[in-house]
Order: sequence, then C-alpha cells, then structure tokens
Amino acid sequence: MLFKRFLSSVTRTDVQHFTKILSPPSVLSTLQNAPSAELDIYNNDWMGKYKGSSTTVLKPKTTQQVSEIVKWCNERRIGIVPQGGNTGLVGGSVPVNDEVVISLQNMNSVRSFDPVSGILVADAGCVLQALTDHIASHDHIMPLDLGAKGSCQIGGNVSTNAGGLRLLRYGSLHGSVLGIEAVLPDGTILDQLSTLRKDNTGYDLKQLFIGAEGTLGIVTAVSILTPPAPEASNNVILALPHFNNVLPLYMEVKRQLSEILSAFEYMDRTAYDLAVKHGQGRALADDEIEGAECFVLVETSGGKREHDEEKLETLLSTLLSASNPLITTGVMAQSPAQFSSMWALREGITEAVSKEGKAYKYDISIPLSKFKECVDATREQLRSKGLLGDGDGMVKAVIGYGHVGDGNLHLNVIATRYTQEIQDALEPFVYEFTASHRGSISAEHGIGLMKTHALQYSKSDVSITWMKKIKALFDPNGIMNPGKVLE
Ligand SMILES: O=C(O)CC[C@@H](O)C(=O)O
Ligand SMILES: [Zn+2]
Repeated sequence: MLFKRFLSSVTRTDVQHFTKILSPPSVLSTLQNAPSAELDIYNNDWMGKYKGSSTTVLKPKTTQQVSEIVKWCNERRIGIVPQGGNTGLVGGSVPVNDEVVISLQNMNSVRSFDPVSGILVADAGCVLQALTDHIASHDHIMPLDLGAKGSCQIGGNVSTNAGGLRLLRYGSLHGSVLGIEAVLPDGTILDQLSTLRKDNTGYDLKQLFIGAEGTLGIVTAVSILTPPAPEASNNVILALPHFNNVLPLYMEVKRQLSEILSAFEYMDRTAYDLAVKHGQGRALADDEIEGAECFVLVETSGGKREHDEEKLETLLSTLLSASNPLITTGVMAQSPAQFSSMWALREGITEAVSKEGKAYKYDISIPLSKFKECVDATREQLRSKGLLGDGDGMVKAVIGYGHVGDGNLHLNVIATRYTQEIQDALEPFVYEFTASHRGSISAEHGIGLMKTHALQYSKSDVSITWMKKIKALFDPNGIMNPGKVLE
C-alpha cells in the first residue's frame, strides 16, 4: 500500500502514552501483551473479506481523549482508523495495515433530546437501535433504519451517509443531520453541533463529514432531526409475474398511497428464495407464488390505522382484479408480529447471503428499468467465463434486491470463496455497466477500501482532483483512515 511508505507503526512508547490518556482497560494492544485474537473483531470485517493487522485498539470515552490521541498520532505520522459498529460492507472500518483503531464504542451517551423539535444530540458510539428505543418513549423515530441497526453506530451511519429502508420517506442524512462534532486530523475539535434547522452562514462544513468515511476526521457526536413516530405502520408483500411490472406497480402504489407510502423494496426471486431458505422472516405460501419472478415489500406509515389498512386493502383488490394484473398475489400483515416478520424477510437477505457463501457486493444507483438487466448481464458475464455453477471456486448465485424508490440496486454475487478470477470477471464489468447508465458505483455503502480504484466511474477527474485537495487540506499527513475513499 502506497501510504505505508510515510506512516509509522505504533511503538511501546506510544502505547504507554495512550494508557496515560485513557485508563488501562480502554487500551488493547499486543505491544502490551494482549493476545492478538482479542483484536480480531477490530481487524476483520464481518464478511471475512478485509483484514488489517493493527496492534492497538483504543476506546476513548470523551471527545477530549479522542483529540489528545489524534494529536499524538498526527505528530508521529501514525495512521488511524475510526471504527463504529464495524458493520460496513466495503472495508472502510478496518485497518489496511497496522493503523491504530479508535473504537467509538465507549462514547455512547445521549446528550439531549428535545421532544418539541425532535432534535436528538448523541455521542457517535450510540447504537442505532438504542437511539431508536430512547426516542420511542417520546413518540419519535430515527430518520434511518437498516438491517444492521442492532450493532451499527450513529457516528458510523453519519460518516458513511448510510441510506437504508426509510430514505424514500425521510430523505438522506445530508438533510436530517443538523450538526456534528468532529476531531480533525491535527487533534482540533470542530464544534458544529448545531441544533438549528436553519443556519445559512456560508460553507456548511458538516456536510463534508457526512459520507467522508472518517477520512477527514473522527465524528464524535451528531445532532439529528428525528420525525414523529407514525400512528400506524403496515406492510404488504406482493409477488409479481415479471420484473417489467415493477415500474408500473411503483407508479400505481405511489398514486394510491401517496403520502402514507414509506418504503418500496424489491427482491428478485433468487434473493427471496435465499431469505426463505435461511429462515429469514415470513414467506408467502409456495403454491401462491409459483412462477413469480420477483417481489416487492410496500410499507405505509400514516396517521390512522383503519384508514391506512383500507388503503392497502383497496390497493390489493384493485391490483388483483385488474384485467391484466401487475401482481399474482399479495399479503397484508395482520399483526405487529407479521409486520416485523415481513420486514425480516427483506432485511434478512444480507444474512442469508452470508450463510450461503462469500459475496461480492455491489451497491449501485442505476435507472430502475435497468435493475434486472444488470443482474442478468452479470450472470451472463460469469457464465461466459465459465464461472457459474457448482463446485469450489464457482459462483452459486447472482441476486438483485434493493430500494426501488431510491433507484438503488444491491447486486450480490455469491461464490463458495473469493477468487481473483471472479473478481476480474466482475470488475470493471459492473462499474462499466453502471457508468454507461450514468449511475453511481455506490448508492449507499460508500467507497471504503473496495472501490477506491473505481471512483472515476462515478466522479469526473475534476471532482476527484478537488476531493484530493480537500483531503490534503484537512489531513496533510494522510493519517486519517488511510487507503479509504481516495487511492
Ligand atoms: O448486503 C447488501 O449487499 C445490502 C445491505 C443493505 O444495504 C440492504 O439494503 O439490505
Ligand atoms: Zn441497502
């Protein structure tokens, strides 16, 4: 790795200094005889794809401590990897070499919640589910929701600009994050923890940190606007005979449900079957979905249960009674347990994929009409290279699912193991397909380590040049999450 040439390794002296800043249990270092196995969860990503060799993990409790650690590292050119729940899918939160890991897990307090405005101020290490629970008693919800909510942290969510399942309704974090506190690469604390809805005072620095993946500094706290909890949420799963029906169905669902529509999620047949196979959530009856090519999960979040249920029932009956029905069948959740179980099916695809094999994950924005074409073309590409089939080193399945309303396709290629041959068959193929439709190589998972070489498929040379200038301005020594986002 290029950056290795100018970054230093952590020494015993550094660890002694870190132990002075933090109390001993907050320092985990093989240089202080910690068994290296104890660092495994920090050095490895959960997919088993990316692996670093950090010797030292630090778990500060305060912003001041983060600042002192970062200042020390910057003066000695020691690379730093900020780490939240380590649930990322692009290798952004694990070290590449032996950078110090700064885990935010001990910075996990809610600083304030204002039930009038719905503004929540929380430490970066707060787990998304814990925040969701915290504000539930005030009848508010987080503006984002994702499968990893039980372990991902809000600082990581903001740093990766996580999208998730509610973006269709509540927009991206660029809109709902009102402020951040961050430690800059020289140790300075940037206090932009604003709770103002309107603040039109020139450059909005916090926006730079949303999606910067920890390359410009460490987000230590966030201020976020949370919406009131809807009175009633419900969902339906719809089975479609053809992919071509998804677009007209989306238009019809928007027309009928208008403002109560809160999610419109797509799964192709293989994705659905995998989730069912691995016991994720509620499945439709087998005989009812014979011949179905894909599925859509529609969620409503509205003001009145009876009204919303009536809307969904009308939707189902008009869809089914049409002379050329867009769906073959549809089921509406009849209880909170069924509601959760239907979501578990969609949210469980990632876990089902990881049980099935090793996944190459692409997370792209392309026109909705191209979702199936992309999956089919990728499968054909693998077939033409003789890589599709049973057996070791082969691709078992290619699946597509994702957030239709956001134009975001998750293309997962599942193999028995990661191989160079599969990698070469997939890239640049997938990125060229994406670029040919003026798409984005990352709709929501970010660039991390995985896509630094491919940034030019989504960003112009001028954009990349200015991104590099910004990085150099904030982090002239290149210590902050080295090797991520930019090569
Ligand atoms: O595992 C994936 O590729 C997608 C994960 C997540 O973004 C989702 O939408 O379920
Ligand atoms: Zn997603």
